[in-house]
Amino acid sequence: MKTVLVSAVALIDRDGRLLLAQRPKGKPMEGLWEFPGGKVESGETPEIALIRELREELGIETWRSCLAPLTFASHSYPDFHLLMPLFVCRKWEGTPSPVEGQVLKWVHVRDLKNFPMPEADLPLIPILRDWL
Ligand SMILES: Nc1nc2c([nH]c(=O)n2[C@@H]2O[C@H](COP(=O)(O)OP(=O)(O)OP(=O)(O)O)[C@@H](O)[C@H]2O)c(=O)[nH]1
Repeated sequence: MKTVLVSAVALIDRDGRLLLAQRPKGKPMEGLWEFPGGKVESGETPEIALIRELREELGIETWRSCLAPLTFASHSYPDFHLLMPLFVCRKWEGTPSPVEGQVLKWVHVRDLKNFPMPEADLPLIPILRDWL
């Protein structure tokens, strides 16, 4: 099975909330809430891919030095294996906005259970809860 490398981030605001994005209609796993990020393209590092995705998806700028590795997801979906490093970022420029029409929400870690997430993300929740 193909392993797909996806880079994702917990963006944390001053109140300690993190940003979730809802997968748009028509995409696989539509309606689920996920961490901003996306596939690492050939020639990219996970950090560079994430900085690009944040610019494209949310219209914000951040920097390598502001991305701290926290943990990762490793999960087999029926059609691919997902390997997803999760970074934490508390510093960026601009206001995250739904450039691609996605719904965004700032969520307290204790409320994450109210937002259905992809299966791969579920083991990340207690790690975030302990860490934040
Ligand atoms: N960004 C992100 N992707 C996740 C998370 N959890 C998870 O299973 N994924 C999966 O990782 C892949 C992310 O790739 P992507 O965002 O570039 O791909 P996509 O399916 O939206 O569309 P695309 O192939 O048209 O670019 C998707 O299969 C997505 O479902 C998460 O928390 N954040």
